[in-house]
Amino acid sequence: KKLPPGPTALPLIGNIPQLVYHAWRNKGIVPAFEYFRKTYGNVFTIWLGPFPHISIADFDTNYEVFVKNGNHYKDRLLAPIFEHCNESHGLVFANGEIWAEMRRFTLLTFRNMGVGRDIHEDRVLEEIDGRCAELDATAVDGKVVVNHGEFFELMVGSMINSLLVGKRFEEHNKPEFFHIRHLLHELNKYFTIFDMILPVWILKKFFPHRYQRTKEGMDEIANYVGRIAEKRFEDMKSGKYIVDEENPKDFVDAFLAKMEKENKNGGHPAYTMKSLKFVLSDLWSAGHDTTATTLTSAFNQFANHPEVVKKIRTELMKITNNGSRPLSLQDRTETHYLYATIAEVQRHASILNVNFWKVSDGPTKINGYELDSGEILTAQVSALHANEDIFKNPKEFNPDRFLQNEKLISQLIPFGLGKRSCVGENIAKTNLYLMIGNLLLRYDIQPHGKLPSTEEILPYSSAKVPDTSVKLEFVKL
Ligand code: HEM
Repeated sequence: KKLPPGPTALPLIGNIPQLVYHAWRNKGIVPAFEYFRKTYGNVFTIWLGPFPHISIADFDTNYEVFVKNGNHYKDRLLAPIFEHCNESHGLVFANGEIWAEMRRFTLLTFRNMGVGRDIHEDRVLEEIDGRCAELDATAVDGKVVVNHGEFFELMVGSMINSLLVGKRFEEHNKPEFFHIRHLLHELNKYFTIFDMILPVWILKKFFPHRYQRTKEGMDEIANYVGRIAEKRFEDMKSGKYIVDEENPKDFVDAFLAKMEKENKNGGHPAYTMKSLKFVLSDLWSAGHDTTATTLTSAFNQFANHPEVVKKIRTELMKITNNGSRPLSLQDRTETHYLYATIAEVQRHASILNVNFWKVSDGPTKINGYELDSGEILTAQVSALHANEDIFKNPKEFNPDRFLQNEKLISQLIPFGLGKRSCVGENIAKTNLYLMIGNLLLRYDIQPHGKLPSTEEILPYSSAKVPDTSVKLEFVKL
């Protein structure tokens, strides 16, 4: 069988030695992928053990495969450990009819809750006001030293918690947030390419500590959000809580209303409390780290590139009448430079070093290669964003590249594409736009001592981690 080109694979271990060598030599997984791309072309095969994995690192082929022929690539290759922990439920680590129904329901619910429109904007602006008030209360001569990684995690976590279970994180419940945050950080340590491919029994037998930490972390996050939903369900049954079906206050309300309806009519089996628990925990984890990481990367870039901040601010001041009102989603068509900057931030931040793999469910053809059913492949988003044939001088932070070539923006796919693309894309875009824009309207960003690095901290991990070892100064304008 002919697969797209790649390094010569050894029996059983495949290309693992070459992957390790090139990752070590090029100082990271993404530069290793870039090496393979340059050597073998935009579509290349890496054998992880005895299984070939096909990476696609250009936009056109990805579009052809995952959008035009998307129906063949609905199934994700599930990392055994995560499938085991989520008991095949939820959105991220599940396939099949329950996943499909939950995805449809989630997208519809977000749309009904006004995501990307005014109602959602109010929620985000309320969150920004709340967090900035806390900062301002500790300012000395208009200046606050901010642990920006933590600040963005709290702001995003609070926003998502409010959207999902109706609760912001304020003084009284902040410890709950810090507990979840700690668990998420622990989980990140075990999110390597090897943890993702090892069968559960091997992890349990040979790496019991890794297995235990992953399982406990995932269970605890699911139980935290699950408990709130469970309590509301009990109150609903006893008549203490009434869900307004037409006007749900959060995701849990919308789900409970739908579950009641479906159960009455003997409807879809996906509407159970177990399903809700795992969908909530997936939305929480997938939505939190990704957005917070992107914001942290953005502000690390801003500290290193004051000229970019200056240009954004000039644009924003003009539109908001010298900052006399907050930046709103309605301003989106006027803020070309801010848009270009967010695109460049997302290109650099590309939060998944290794994107989730998909499995084809029928014979397909990619770039002239006839592939069997069951082939493993992915839009290798990070490699695509570092592809120097598309993005010249990819290491450079240069928002202007998107203004000089307006078509370039369509080559950027930070949220993936096709049937398994990000369900939180509109939430994330709203958050990034309003949070970055409104913070830069309020504060100037300065390094506190050493400049933060814009290199990633764990280049061998599956997910990117930005530098949070130094703090920033937010100086009130
Ligand atoms: C800057 C922020 C974000 C980025 C860069 C991002 C990126 C991604 C990417 C690359 C994927 C995988 C696509 C694939 O498999 O090809 C994904 C999936 C997903 N994202 Fe996001 N995401 C962000 C924010 C969010 C938010 C705010 C939420 C929810 C509140 C969310 C929920 C999800 C879920 C549930 C999936 C799995 C979807 C499925 O398999 O059907 N994400 N995201």
